[in-house]
Amino acid sequence: MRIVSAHAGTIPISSSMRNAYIDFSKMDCTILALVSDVVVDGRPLVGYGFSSNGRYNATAILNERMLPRLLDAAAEDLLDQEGELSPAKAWDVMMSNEKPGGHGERSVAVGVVDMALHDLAAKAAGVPLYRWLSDHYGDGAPDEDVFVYAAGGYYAPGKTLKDLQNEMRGFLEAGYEVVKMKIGGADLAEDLRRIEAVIDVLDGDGSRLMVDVNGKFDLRTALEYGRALDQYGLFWYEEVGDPLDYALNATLSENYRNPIATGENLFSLQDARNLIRYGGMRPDRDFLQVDPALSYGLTEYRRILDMLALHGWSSRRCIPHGGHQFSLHIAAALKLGGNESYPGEFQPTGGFTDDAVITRGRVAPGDLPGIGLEGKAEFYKILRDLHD
Ligand SMILES: O=C([O-])CC(=O)C(=O)O
Ligand SMILES: [Mg+2]
Repeated sequence: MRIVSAHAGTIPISSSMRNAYIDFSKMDCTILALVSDVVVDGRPLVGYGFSSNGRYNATAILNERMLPRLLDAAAEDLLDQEGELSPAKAWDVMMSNEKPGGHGERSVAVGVVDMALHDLAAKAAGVPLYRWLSDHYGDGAPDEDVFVYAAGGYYAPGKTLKDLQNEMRGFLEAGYEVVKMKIGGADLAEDLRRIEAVIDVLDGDGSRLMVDVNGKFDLRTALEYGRALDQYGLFWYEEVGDPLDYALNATLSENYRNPIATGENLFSLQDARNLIRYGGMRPDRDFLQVDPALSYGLTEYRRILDMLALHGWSSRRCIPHGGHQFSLHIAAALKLGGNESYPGEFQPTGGFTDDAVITRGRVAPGDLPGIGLEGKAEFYKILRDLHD
């Protein structure tokens, strides 16, 4: 297989909501189509990728560095020994002449291409991505479905406690059993009222609620909230301090006994390893949220899983950020603990295929070849327009 052309674009995934750190009024995303020379039913096979959410588009880096390297590579430099397209070899090609460190600058761009290459590789084999991944990198027996939780509970202009409760009821009616809300964008007393309002909707069960600070707190505030949250027995307390402040995280983990989660703003093996080495994360209860799309793709994510295994961590403690169809396949194939979901947000890229049904908080990746973005009608129209 050869890649004959690459088409990148930028689309908005904006909304009026706000977490403790940013609003999403200008949020956008890179999308990509890689057209191959393999023809099936009279049409070329095309691999699609996009850049999750939370970081802005990386289209310029893609167009100026990653795609020229990919398109200029000799055909054999992108193939494995069996002559199949190898996303791992393509990763080395894209990263040639790049110095170490400074990962966030380019990890999103590489992640988009890595996603499209995996889509293409699975489509060439005629199988859904989770099957291809399980056969190539897993044990050949993927999970049939994946735990998903509904992320929401953002701050928004005029949003009342009743609105917040209705939002959470909607998630439960849609089939979710665990929900997530934002904290740290109000004072502690107001956040505790919001948390208790949501726990009411969860029949008083705080273990079905996650709270997310989006990296806002200093150590004193992290510990103060931790003391107040302890009584609820939450599912997790997320990204409490700056994502690179491992000492803060370590002190928090010594003082907060319930689970903590972090990692959505770590973009490399090296950063994730530093979190594990220095961040005090506890393999018996804490969770890692590295998003494969934002952090150099699945090729790097597999290195992160290997590193975790060396440090005694189970893949079940990984629940990626992002709420997208790519991580859903990865979670099923590589036996992760679950995947995020944002019902209704970050459209058209976010979420699962249009026919996905959440049952008792679990969902299956579906059986379309590749990632299955063809099963997201609105998004697929935009992706097709990129190259048609
Ligand atoms: O608000 C955001 O940037 C999204 C986020 O943290 C999450 O999904 O955990
Ligand atoms: Mg988060």
